[in-house]
Amino acid sequence: MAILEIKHVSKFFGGLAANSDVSFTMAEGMIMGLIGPNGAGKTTLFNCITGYYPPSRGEVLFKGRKMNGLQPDKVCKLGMARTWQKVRPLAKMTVLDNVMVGALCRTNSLKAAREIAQEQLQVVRLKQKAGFLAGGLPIGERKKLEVARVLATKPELLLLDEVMGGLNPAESEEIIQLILDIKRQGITQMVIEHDMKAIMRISDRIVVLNSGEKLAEGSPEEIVNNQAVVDAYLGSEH
Ligand SMILES: Nc1ncnc2c1ncn2[C@@H]1O[C@H](COP(=O)(O)OP(=O)(O)OP(=O)(O)O)[C@@H](O)[C@H]1O
Repeated sequence: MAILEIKHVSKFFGGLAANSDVSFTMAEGMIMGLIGPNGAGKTTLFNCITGYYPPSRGEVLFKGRKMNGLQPDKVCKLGMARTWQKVRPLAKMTVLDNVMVGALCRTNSLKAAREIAQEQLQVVRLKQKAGFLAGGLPIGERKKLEVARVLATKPELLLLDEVMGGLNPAESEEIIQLILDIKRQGITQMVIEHDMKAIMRISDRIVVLNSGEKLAEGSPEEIVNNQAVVDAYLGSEH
């Protein structure tokens, strides 16, 4: 069974269709790359999937259950979690406490939350920074903290919004390895990323959005050889 079904989703902001009749499904355990030029509607689709915005039309089914109108905290409890493009950790709290906030979605016990948080800091290789204030971390570590925080909610589906944005090549490579580790844990992932080489390496399939519409869907190889995709990125004169 598909873990996620997106059926004819549209999202309008006044006269602007940020998403227009978008449909695709995701099988359990896969990595789906979500790409498209700036303003294509990628983050809006994440917002519709995770309940941050109700879709104007269409529906989102997670594990067969209709998600429309569910509040983000409920969505998180059902097993879906997302990162934000602009990472804003709770700056005056420690790295460990930030991750515990995620874990408290699963447990009321502070002791259990601390254990979950420590495990996830180990997964993202940030354990040595557990006692540091989150606000003082450099960008590469903030991104890893964001991933640890969402992993602590014990998601079945993880939506990553440009976790490599602003990172240097070595930091990006660490994130790529982390995403592949998370896949090995059996967690399904949808990944928005502008770094084409990275997205081609990690994705099982890719959906391309352009001006709110789904322009193409296929394996990485099919996508790089798709003329409509090349035109959307480079302009048809190329
Ligand atoms: N809350 C909002 N109100 C009005 N317009 C919005 C809102 N959110 C997004 N938009 C518009 O919807 C369109 C799609 O934006 P979105 O952020 O989803 O694109 P994106 O593909 O994620 O872009 P980027 O790659 O630059 O992050 C844009 O034209 C944007 O200005």
